[in-house]
Order: sequence, then structure tokens, then C-alpha cells
Amino acid sequence: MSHYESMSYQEQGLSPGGRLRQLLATGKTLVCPGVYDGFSARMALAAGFECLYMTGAGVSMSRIGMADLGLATQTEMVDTAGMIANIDPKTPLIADADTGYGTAANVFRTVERYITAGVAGFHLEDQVVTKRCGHLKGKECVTLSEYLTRIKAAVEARKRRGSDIVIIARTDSLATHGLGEALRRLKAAVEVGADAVFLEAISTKEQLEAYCSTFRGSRVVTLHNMVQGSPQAYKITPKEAEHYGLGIMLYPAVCLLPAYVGITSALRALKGGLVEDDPEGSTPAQIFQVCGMDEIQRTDNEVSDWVQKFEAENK
Ligand SMILES: C[C@](O)(C(=O)O)[C@H](CC(=O)O)C(=O)O
Repeated sequence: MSHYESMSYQEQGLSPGGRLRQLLATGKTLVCPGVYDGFSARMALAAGFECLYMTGAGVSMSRIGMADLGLATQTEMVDTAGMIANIDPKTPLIADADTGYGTAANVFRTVERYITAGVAGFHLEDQVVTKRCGHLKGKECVTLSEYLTRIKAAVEARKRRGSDIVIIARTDSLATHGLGEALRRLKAAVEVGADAVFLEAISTKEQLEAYCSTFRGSRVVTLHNMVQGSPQAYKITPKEAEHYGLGIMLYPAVCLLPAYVGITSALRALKGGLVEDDPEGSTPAQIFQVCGMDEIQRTDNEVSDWVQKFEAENK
């Protein structure tokens, strides 16, 4: 390892986008667990992931208690993204930017706000603003020209802010227009300035192969969305993803589904009158540890030691 490589990202002077670009440049597939709040983000960090993904579906459900139907606002998304991105600024965060939340001016502002919040990369799609989860039926997409307007607004915001935030162009048009149009849209988005592409709801091997071979050998990073439990998601392992040359694998439901299962079962047990210690032996102290307890207490102690010393010296 060179001296430069052994330096922390901050010492290297890298921005969040720069860190993400550095990880992508290794050519390895970046496995990104979907997190949606401080707790899930802390658990993913504790598990040692190099990059996190903020799932819009997860934010919509955890923050406003609503299904992924385009109800979460720009402010709710930016607030959550900023909180997650700053828990451990060394670990880049890719955030869902949905449709950009309005017109070109809204997209521009979303991107500016994500940059300021410390987000490393985001994906922007071509569904209508009243969007829905990409794995549901009944999606509608805007025209290619409207889609490119969104991408261009994002590229402009990045340029005017002097940022290197990674722009991931997502298309949902595979479901509405077919593979040919979907690939055409992604190629056009790359021409406008997107760094990476995201073909939503790939459901067959043939689609995945056509998608990957379209961008193979180019500078463009390809992303595959592995929504566990969705029949619209063609499932591959991270090892297979390497073989396909995929740069990013998203796992939006990796925390959501176990949270649903675990919490529901604990609540059922409580409803049935059973309140027991966790059979796995987990305790509140243990989860406080995951959420930075030692560091917070160390800081507290250091600060009060310093103040005591200062007061003693200045009596
Ligand atoms: C990737 C996604 O946009 C997300 O919000 O995580 C969703 C995932 C989901 O709804 O399960 C999507 O694929 O649309």
C-alpha cells in the first residue's frame, strides 16, 4: 500500500464524490446496502460496508409512514441524506433522488442540496413526478426530452457548485417502452453528462446481458438494483456482478425486510403477553454501542477534563 493509499480520505483531500469515484475506479463491484435512518445506517457501517445507499422507499416508509409512491418531499430526502452521510463522512452515500421533485429548477436545487449535505452520488429517473416504486405495475415515464432536461439540470448544478458528485441516470422505461428505448435513454443521459446508468427492474438474464454489453469497455459505470423479494429483479450474486462488470449493486430492502419481519414478530409476541429478553441476547447497551456510544462518551470526558484543567490553570 502506498503512503497516499494509507492516508484517510480527509487527508487525501477527497470530497464525498471523490471518495465514491475512487472506489468505483478500482473496477470492483461496490455492494451498497439500502439504509433509511440513523439506526440502519449505523448497523451497515458497523458491518463494514464501504459505501451506503439511501433507499427512497425506506425513507418514505420510515420517515413519513407511506409506501413508495412519490410522497416523500425533497426536504425530507435531503434531511435524511445529510444525517446519514455525516454519521461517518469517510463512507460515501449514494442517495435516491427519485424524479428530482419537480421541474428542472427543482432538480437543480435537489442536486445543490445533496452536494451541500455531503452526498457522494445520487440517481435520477424518468418516471412522472407522481412516481411509484420501480418494481410496481402501472408506471408512467416522461418523454426523453423531459428526462434529458432533468439530467442536464443535474449536470449544471454539479458544474456550478464545482462538485464531483456522481450522477447516476436511472430509467424506468424498460417496463413502459421496452429494452431498445430504455438503452437509448441511458446512452443519451450519458452524453448529457451522467457518470453511471441504472436500468430499473431488469428481470431476465438477456436484459442484464444486453444492458451490460451496451456499456462494457466505456467509462460508464453500470448499476443493478437487487430488490430482494421482487419478481422484477433478476437476482445475481456479488461474484456474478463482478463477472458482468457491474460497478454498483444496490440492495434497497436488505435492512427493511428483516426490520419488518423482526419487529412484527416481537410485536405479535408482546400482543400475546410474552415479554422476554431477546433470545439472541441483544441489549440496549449493545445497540447504543453500535450508535457511537463510546465515541460520544470519550468526547464528553475529554471536553470536561479540558475545562477542569483550564479552570485550574486560570484560578
Ligand atoms: C431503488 C428504489 O428506488 C428505492 O427507493 O430503494 C426502489 C426500491 C423498492 O421500492 O423496493 C425502486 O426500485 O424503485
